[in-house]
Amino acid sequence: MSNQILIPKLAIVGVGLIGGSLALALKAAGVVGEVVGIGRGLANLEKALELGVVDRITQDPAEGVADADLVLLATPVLTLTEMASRVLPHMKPGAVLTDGGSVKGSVARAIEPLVPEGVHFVPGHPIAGTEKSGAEAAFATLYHRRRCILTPTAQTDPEALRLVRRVWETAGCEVVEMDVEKHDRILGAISHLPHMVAYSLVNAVSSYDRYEENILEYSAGGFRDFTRIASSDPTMWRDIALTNRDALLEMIERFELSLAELKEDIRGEKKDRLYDFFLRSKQSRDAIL
Ligand SMILES: NC(=O)c1ccc[n+]([C@@H]2O[C@H](COP(=O)([O-])OP(=O)(O)OC[C@H]3O[C@@H](n4cnc5c(N)ncnc54)[C@H](O)[C@@H]3O)[C@@H](O)[C@H]2O)c1
Ligand SMILES: O=C(O)C(=O)C[C@]1(C(=O)O)C=C[C@@H](O)C=C1
Repeated sequence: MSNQILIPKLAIVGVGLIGGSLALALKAAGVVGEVVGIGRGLANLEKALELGVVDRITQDPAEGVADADLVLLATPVLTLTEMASRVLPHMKPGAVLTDGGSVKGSVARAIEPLVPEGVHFVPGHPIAGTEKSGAEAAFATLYHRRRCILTPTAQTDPEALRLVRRVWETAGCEVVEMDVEKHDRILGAISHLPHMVAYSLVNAVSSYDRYEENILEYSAGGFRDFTRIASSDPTMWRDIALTNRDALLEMIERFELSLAELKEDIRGEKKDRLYDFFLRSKQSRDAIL
């Protein structure tokens, strides 16, 4: 614990995988003083306290953020604006509000007008996660060697941006900055579409009972690897689908075209085209490993 304290008091609203893991990472780095966990459900908050994810818990957002230097909103995307409206009036001058929501355009547009004079807001999104939720799912190394995207706007205070950047870097992230539209377009493609496809695939296969053979029981590596993310929290993904609607619909349409091309080539027994389709995909996938 030789590091200097970067955040004397940190408040986490929604002590789940994302908020809890940031708290644990900053504690492990020795850069936080007190961590206050704020939430609705007492059972999850008590678990967070028992596991040492937070030092104190409260169900009262106003009381929880009083005197906090940094407040992280880590609840589902559609709740972020309401949570911001409940904490912002109680934050001290100079304090910084940030969030970890998976969609940035709608969140930044809704929260920025609520920010009072003297308090700062920095929209952010760590590109790291698992299919698990709640305080029990949190772990200190979640952000190691992952990216965190910050999406400052014209209103973002440079000092507040520097602080949030240091926080995520301390947690282990490489921090990159981009505008909210670019963020939502990129995440629509590399995160939101894959989740929609995984959820659809599981539903399509599990509802296929033409011969009543309990086919899911036979699922092996391919199905399991591909569909891990379909075990993710339904509320989180409902909110993402609704708030990144345009980027996601564009990507779903591209995916439909790709699947249609594949279907036609299988139907037409187009040997060379099929080989080329799989080869192009393999080369792109191999290049990111
Ligand atoms: N899971 C991921 O892979 C991942 C990755 C990056 C960002 N995110 C984003 O981070 C945020 C949190 O996700 P998570 O995976 O930590 O979820 P989580 O379910 O693990 O944690 C969310 C917490 O918020 C609480 N909560 C829910 N609704 C609330 C409300 N109305 N008021 C107060 N508390 C409420 C829940 O009880 C829970 O403790 C979401 O916005 C999500 O889009 C998730
Ligand atoms: O690894 C997983 O389980 C994830 O789904 C993490 C993942 C992703 O799609 O990569 C999911 C949502 C986020 O907002 C960021 C990261």
